[in-house]
Amino acid sequence: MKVALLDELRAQNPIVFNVSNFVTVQDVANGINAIGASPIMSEEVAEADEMVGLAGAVCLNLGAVTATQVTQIRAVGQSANRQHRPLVIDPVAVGAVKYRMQMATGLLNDFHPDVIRGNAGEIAALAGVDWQAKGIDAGEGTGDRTAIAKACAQKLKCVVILSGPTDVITDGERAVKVLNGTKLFQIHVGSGDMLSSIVAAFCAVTDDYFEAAQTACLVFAAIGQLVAEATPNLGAGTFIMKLLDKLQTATVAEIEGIAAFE
Ligand SMILES: Nc1ncnc2c1ncn2[C@@H]1O[C@H](COP(=O)(O)OP(=O)(O)OP(=O)(O)O)[C@@H](O)[C@H]1O
Ligand SMILES: Cc1ncsc1CCO
Ligand SMILES: [Mg+2]
Repeated sequence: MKVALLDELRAQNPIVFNVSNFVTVQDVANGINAIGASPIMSEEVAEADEMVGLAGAVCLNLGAVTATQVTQIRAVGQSANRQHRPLVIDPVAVGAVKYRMQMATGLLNDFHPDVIRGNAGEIAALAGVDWQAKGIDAGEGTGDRTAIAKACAQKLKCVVILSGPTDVITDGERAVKVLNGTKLFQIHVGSGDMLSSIVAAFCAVTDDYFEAAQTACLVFAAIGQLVAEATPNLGAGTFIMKLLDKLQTATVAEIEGIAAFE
């Protein structure tokens, strides 16, 4: 685990190109900006190649996608592969909606992601494992989360992050668990979307995407935990404000001070 990558990210200030969903786009932009990278968003297929070309990494969020946007997402994913930009996918609610599963499966045949970040319901669905996903949320399941994440990583040949109370990060062989976090993440819609784009930001500053994924999960979860511990009884509204503040100011030493992983 290389928490010092956070300083590298802040020094390089990489551009992260996101195709976000309309629900959480501003959280994603502000989260990337606060941590020290530079967000740019686009929904226009005509500028796909140019956008990918100027970015250090690309994050595709499948959260609220129309047929027109699927065409653009396909073009962006293929362009990222062609231009050798790290590519992160957030497969929102593929475990809950058959249409989304078909759409995501089709896209994953058309381009190759370097990292997939989803909750248990989403990663189980991609792995082909039974799980009761609930809309955008992880839902209920009893399977071994590390085994499910590994199965997904082996099937899709990429790094997989299965996030939740514990984040599991795997390349299909090795697996690391990040134990930090706070339940407050669950009452902010878009915590997962922010994490996915922050994973992309870390992928922009190292070629080791397994390392980038682990570090992003640790940094994000630990910063949430620092915020929660600093103010007891924090509510949903103030949590996101304080989370953005702490994404901006948290130091490597502070994060290393509470880092819990195995
Ligand atoms: N109960 C919890 N305790 C601690 N941390 C949590 C908990 N639930 C989620 N997290 C953290 O919240 C962040 C987002 O992960 P989560 O699995 O909730 O994403 P998600 O389900 O895709 O969210 P959304 O789609 O609503 O944005 C991760 O950093 C994860 O570690
Ligand atoms: C609530 C919601 N619906 C589609 S996307 C989204 C935000 C979480 O990704
Ligand atoms: Mg999500």
